[in-house]
Amino acid sequence: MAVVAVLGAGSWGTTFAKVLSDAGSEVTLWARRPEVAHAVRSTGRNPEYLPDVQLPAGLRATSDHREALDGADTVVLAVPSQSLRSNLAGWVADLPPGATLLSLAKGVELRTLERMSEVVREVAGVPADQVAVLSGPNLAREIAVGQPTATVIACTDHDRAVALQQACTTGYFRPYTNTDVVGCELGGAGKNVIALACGMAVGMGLGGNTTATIITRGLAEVARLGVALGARQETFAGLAGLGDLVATCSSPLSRNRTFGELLGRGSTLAQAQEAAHGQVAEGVKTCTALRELAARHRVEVPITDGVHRVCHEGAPVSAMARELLGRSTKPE
Ligand SMILES: NC(=O)C1=CN([C@@H]2O[C@H](COP(=O)(O)OP(=O)(O)OC[C@H]3O[C@@H](n4cnc5c(N)ncnc54)[C@H](O)[C@@H]3O)[C@@H](O)[C@H]2O)C=CC1
Ligand SMILES: O=C(CO)COP(=O)(O)O
Repeated sequence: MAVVAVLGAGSWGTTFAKVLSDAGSEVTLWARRPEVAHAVRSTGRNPEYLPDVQLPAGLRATSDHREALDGADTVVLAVPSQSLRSNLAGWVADLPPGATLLSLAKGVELRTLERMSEVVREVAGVPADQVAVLSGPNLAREIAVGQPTATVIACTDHDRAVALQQACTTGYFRPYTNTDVVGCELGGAGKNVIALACGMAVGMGLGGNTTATIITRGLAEVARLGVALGARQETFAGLAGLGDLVATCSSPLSRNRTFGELLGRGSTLAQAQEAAHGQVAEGVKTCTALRELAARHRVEVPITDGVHRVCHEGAPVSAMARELLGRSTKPE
C-alpha cells in the first residue's frame, strides 16, 4: 500500500487525496490553514473548496507538513505553479529520502521559465527519475463526485509511474503512464492559456465554430512549442494534450475558461480576479512564461501572444480577435 502525503488542500489536492484514498492508499492531506485541516478531520469535508463532498473516513488531515510527510513514500505537490518553489523550499528538509515527488500543477514558472518538474528537481535536489507529473482532463469537481475520467502519469522512470498508477486507480479514475514528461507538462500548462482564449470568445457571444477553431489551432501551437522543447508529438493527441484541452475549453467548471469569459464580456483583469475568489486561473501567468519560452525557441504562438496582450498589456479582446484573423493565410 502506498503511503502518500498530499501537500495542498485546494480543489484538486483535496479531490486527488480522495482518489488516492478510494484506491486504497494511506493518505494524509496537508492544508495551509489549520481551520481547513480541522474541518476535514472533524466533518470529513473541505468547507472552503468542496463543501458538499463527503471525503473518505480513512483520509487524514493536518496543517503540520512534518506530520504529513512522516513515513510517506509518495509526496503529491498540489499548490499553484507560481508558489510551488517557495512552498517546496519550506518542505524540502523534511522530504523522506527516495520518495517519489508528483506534481499536479499545470503551469510554467515566470522569470525562470521552468516547468514544474524542473522546479521540483532543482529545489528538492533529486534526480529527474524521482519526479513525476500528472495531467489530463481532470476537472476536480466532477471527479470529487465520482464521475469517470482518465489521466496521464508521466515519469522518466517507468516503474515509478506504474507504482503511482496503482496508488490512484479506482472505478472512476483511470491513469495511463507515459515517459514524455515535457509533453504532458506542456499540454497541461498550454491548455489553460487556450481555455482563456476560448472563454473570451464565449464571453463575446461567439459560437461553436470559433471555439473549435481556437481549440484546434491552440493545440497546434502548444504542440509546436512542446516539440521544440523535446516533447513527442503523439503526446499532444492524448489525454494530457487534446483530452485536457477539450475538457477545459468546453466546461463552465473551468476557472480559466470562466476567467476568459469575464474578460470577453468586458470585465477588467482585477474584476475577473476578484470574481475567482482566490482560486487560481493558472493561464493568466503562464501565458507570459510560455510566450517568452516560445520566443527563446523561435516558435510562433499567436493565441498565447494575444492572451498575454489582453491580460497584461491592456489590449481589448476585440483587437486580439482582429489580429488573429488578420494574420497571413497559410497551409494547415
Ligand atoms: N482544480 C482542478 O480542477 C485542477 C487543478 N489542477 C492544477 O492543480 C494546481 C492546484 O490547483 P487547485 O487545487 O485547483 O487550486 P486552488 O486554488 O483550489 O488551491 C490551491 C491550494 O494551494 C494552497 N497554497 C499554498 N501556498 C499558496 C500560495 N502561495 N498561493 C496560493 N495558494 C497556495 C492553497 O491554500 C490551496 O490549498 C494548479 O496548478 C491547477 O492548475 C490540475 C487539474 C485539475
Ligand atoms: O486542469 C483542469 C482540468 O483538467 C482544471 O482547469 P481550471 O484550472 O481551468 O479549472
